[in-house]
Amino acid sequence: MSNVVPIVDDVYWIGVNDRTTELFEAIWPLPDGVSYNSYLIDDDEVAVIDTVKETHIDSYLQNIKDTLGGRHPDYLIINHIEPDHSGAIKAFKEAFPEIQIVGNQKTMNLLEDFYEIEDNHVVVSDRDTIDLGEHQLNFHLTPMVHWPETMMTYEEKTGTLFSGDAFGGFGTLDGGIFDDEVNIKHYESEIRRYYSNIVGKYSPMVQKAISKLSDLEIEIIASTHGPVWRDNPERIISDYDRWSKQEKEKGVVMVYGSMYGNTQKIVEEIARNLATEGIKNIKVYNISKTHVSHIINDIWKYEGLILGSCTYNMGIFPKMDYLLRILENKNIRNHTLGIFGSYSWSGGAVSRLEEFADNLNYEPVNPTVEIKCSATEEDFADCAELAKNVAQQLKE
Ligand SMILES: Cc1cc2nc3c(=O)[nH]c(=O)nc-3n(C[C@H](O)[C@H](O)[C@H](O)COP(=O)(O)O)c2cc1C
Repeated sequence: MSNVVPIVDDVYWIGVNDRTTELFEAIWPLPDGVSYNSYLIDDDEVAVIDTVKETHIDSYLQNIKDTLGGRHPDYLIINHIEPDHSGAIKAFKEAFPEIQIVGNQKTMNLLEDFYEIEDNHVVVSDRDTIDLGEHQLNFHLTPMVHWPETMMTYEEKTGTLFSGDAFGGFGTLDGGIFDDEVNIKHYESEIRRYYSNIVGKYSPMVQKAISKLSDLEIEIIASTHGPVWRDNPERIISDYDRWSKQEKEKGVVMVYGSMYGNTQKIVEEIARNLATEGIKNIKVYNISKTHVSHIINDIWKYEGLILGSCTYNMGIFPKMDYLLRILENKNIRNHTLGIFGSYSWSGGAVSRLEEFADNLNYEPVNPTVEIKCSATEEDFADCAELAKNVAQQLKE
């Protein structure tokens, strides 16, 4: 049985599915696994575009043999050298010692430092071309989407953009590999989770890349993870455009840290009041229960963000601090922010939330609700006021 899937004239998907790794980048959960997509163009000269994680080298090399028979690939194009795509390079080079490895200067530096591969380099600059026969490959440097060496390869004859990690998503390819072959709804959230978790920090560079690619006639987008977009490539470009502008949908994400339930009562009160104010999309997350990966996904999606925490050892609840640090690192923008917290003697949670707001230039919606030990009727009235004001701003 062959795992190779023809995409379009002489272009093949030769990727693999990873159904065993629990955490992507040792951080982000993979409940539905992930695919490492690699591609092969079978022309007078043969090009392979990106490889796979080293754990899958055997089935990967088998895919190449199944496609080429006894022939060998001539070029290996490295759009992105993060080890989930480059881990197989050493074994790949052992299997095909004459292979010419194509990348930009930054790729080559990393190739030497990671794998000590110093020969057969073909260094390309922005908009350079390699001619395979029928197919021409154009290279477009898109630095920091999301590593310094990231670039994209455009194949002229078929209009295929091999985009590296950009436009990719979590989730294995379970039989179908094209956007029109799978239930794309199943992948929607996993694609945005991938964006918000992995690429989102580099949104300004994504914007630059999108405008740089705007003069290409893109028929197919072939990323290194997730479905290949051949039916509606405009859809994923438009999603990336919105996400990288940090444009949001109507709705509120509430995230809280609570050990004994007093802070949770604040959450319930605010959530109920948001609902009575007409907010339909309300997502409440207990930071101790849901992995930050999924929470960040919804924070990237919705305009409203209400964060609250109990005080712990004079600071904020540690799991909430972890979320705040990630959000600060990702430079999240464009939210209507509300904050609340609890304490029993010194306080500490609310001041950290205020620092978070300051760091990201948010002006929290009034009032900030802070309870001592357990909420009073007055505190609940403040919750209603906060919900009303957040809802009001979302409607504007
Ligand atoms: C381990 C632990 C450490 C705490 N540290 C502080 C503290 O340093 N300062 C403070 O004001 N309250 C502190 N508190 C009290 C809680 O922040 C306070 O009781 C809060 O209302 C608990 O909210 P919860 O019921 O949602 O967990 C601590 C509580 C616990 C259990």
